[in-house]
Amino acid sequence: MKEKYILSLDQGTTSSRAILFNKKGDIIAMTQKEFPQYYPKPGWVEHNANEIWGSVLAVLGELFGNYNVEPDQIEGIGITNQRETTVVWDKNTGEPVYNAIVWQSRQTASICDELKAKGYEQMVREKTGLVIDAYFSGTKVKWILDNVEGAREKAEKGDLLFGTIDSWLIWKLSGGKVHVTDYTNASRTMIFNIHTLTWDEELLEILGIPKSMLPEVRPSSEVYGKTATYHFFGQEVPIAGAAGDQQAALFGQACFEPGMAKNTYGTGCFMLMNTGEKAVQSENGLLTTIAWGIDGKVEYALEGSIFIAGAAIQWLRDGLRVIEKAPDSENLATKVESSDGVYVVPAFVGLGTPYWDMDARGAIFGLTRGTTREHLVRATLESLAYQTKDVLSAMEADSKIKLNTLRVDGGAVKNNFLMQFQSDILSVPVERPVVNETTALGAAYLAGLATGFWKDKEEIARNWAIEKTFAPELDEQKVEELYSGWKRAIDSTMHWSSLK
Ligand SMILES: Nc1ncnc2c1ncn2[C@@H]1O[C@H](COP(=O)(O)OP(=O)(O)O)[C@@H](O)[C@H]1O
Ligand SMILES: O=P(O)(O)OC[C@H](O)CO
Repeated sequence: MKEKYILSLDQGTTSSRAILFNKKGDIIAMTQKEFPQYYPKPGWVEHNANEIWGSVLAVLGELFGNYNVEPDQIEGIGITNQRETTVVWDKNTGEPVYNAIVWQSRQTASICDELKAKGYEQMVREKTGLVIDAYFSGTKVKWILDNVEGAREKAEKGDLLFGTIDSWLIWKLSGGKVHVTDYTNASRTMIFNIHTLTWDEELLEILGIPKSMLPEVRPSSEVYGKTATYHFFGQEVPIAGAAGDQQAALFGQACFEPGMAKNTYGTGCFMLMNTGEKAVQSENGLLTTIAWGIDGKVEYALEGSIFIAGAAIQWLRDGLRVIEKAPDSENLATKVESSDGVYVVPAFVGLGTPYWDMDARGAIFGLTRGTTREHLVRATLESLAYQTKDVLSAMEADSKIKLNTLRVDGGAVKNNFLMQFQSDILSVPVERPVVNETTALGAAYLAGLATGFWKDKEEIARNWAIEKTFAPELDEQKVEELYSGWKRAIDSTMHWSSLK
């Protein structure tokens, strides 16, 4: 009998991946494809939802084309996705009415300012666990309905559907039959009550979003439907799980107990701590979010969101052109002893946790005549670690838990310099697992639990293994000195685009 696998579709901010996992959680096959990013105005970021779908079809085609595996070996599909990114499409034609507005995009900042001026902050925090920020989907939907000609009328007639990328992909894969999302993705929309687990009538009313547009909210591990045979090489495969990529990574890192945390270094950087069945309200700028819905209950997490992490390395590559490939950054950074007092604050789309400043903008500080490309690259990598320290401090203050170790994953953790500096600046050991594709692995686990491929979380936790631990080496005084420079740099970038 042919071996069975679980297929994970990981739709990230800059690329889509298809990864096959076996029972041990090992990667059997993997394909990846980048897709275009659009920056129509400063601070705006958009994708073409059809291009996203095209990239998913392309990685699927390559998977079965390049590897010795047949579509009928797929027992189930798990979907994981860049969160918050908003698609509105016509349910009759299947065509999006506007580009997908990406989570990073700031085009709804003025809508958020109005909501704040009306005093909704406390209500939004209590119901959704979120702060009012252009990051989340609700204001993006409103923007599309307000700005695309005819969209509001069509939405009111019931012809338009809204979805985050999970919904869009499930709808497409099922041939337009299934319009659902999972609890984790719903918890990032700013229109979902994370305590009652329902779409919130008051927020929908405030943002003018018709309820008929919304997907049904379902657990993260459940068969939602099957693939349309014409999209899946003649097979009806169960679509059996979905979760936002950061929650999927928490699951893939087997952070099943309250107090366990992971940090993912992709385009952005996201630290999540499991808080179990308790939704902890932050007093330090963290978000309260749903970790997953499984086994008939939801569990929660505290989250620190950093908007620009690996994207800063892409900026070194594509914007400044000081490196050719992201991994070159490690070699350059280690050519100098230190960043020589240079700080890069990559607040390109404002700042998330703990500052929540939509108007902050990026800056470089401490340049001298002796500053070289190496210093600049090193300072950019260091900025990922400093931002993570800001988040960890908030996390420890809110949870009253001191982390003994930090589990890491994501594209940038291959960078050994970054991981060592991270451990140094946090004074906490950093653990890099053998399977670095934990986001995809988490989605596979959620799907495989629904189909019976894996028995339970205990079986999954046994699959997790460390590849390398980075232990802190810097003394406390040096850490203090470096970090105080970062704090001064951050202060100087705040409110930049709103200052006249
Ligand atoms: N060796 C490296 N050093 C630093 N950054 C890296 C390295 N390799 C990849 N990256 C960064 O990691 C990111 C890609 O990680 P990934 O987890 O695939 O992101 P996403 O899921 O957000 O698309 C890119 O932003 C890239 O710049
Ligand atoms: O594309 P990633 O992996 O950086 O993740 C994006 C996040 O889900 C945004 O909230």
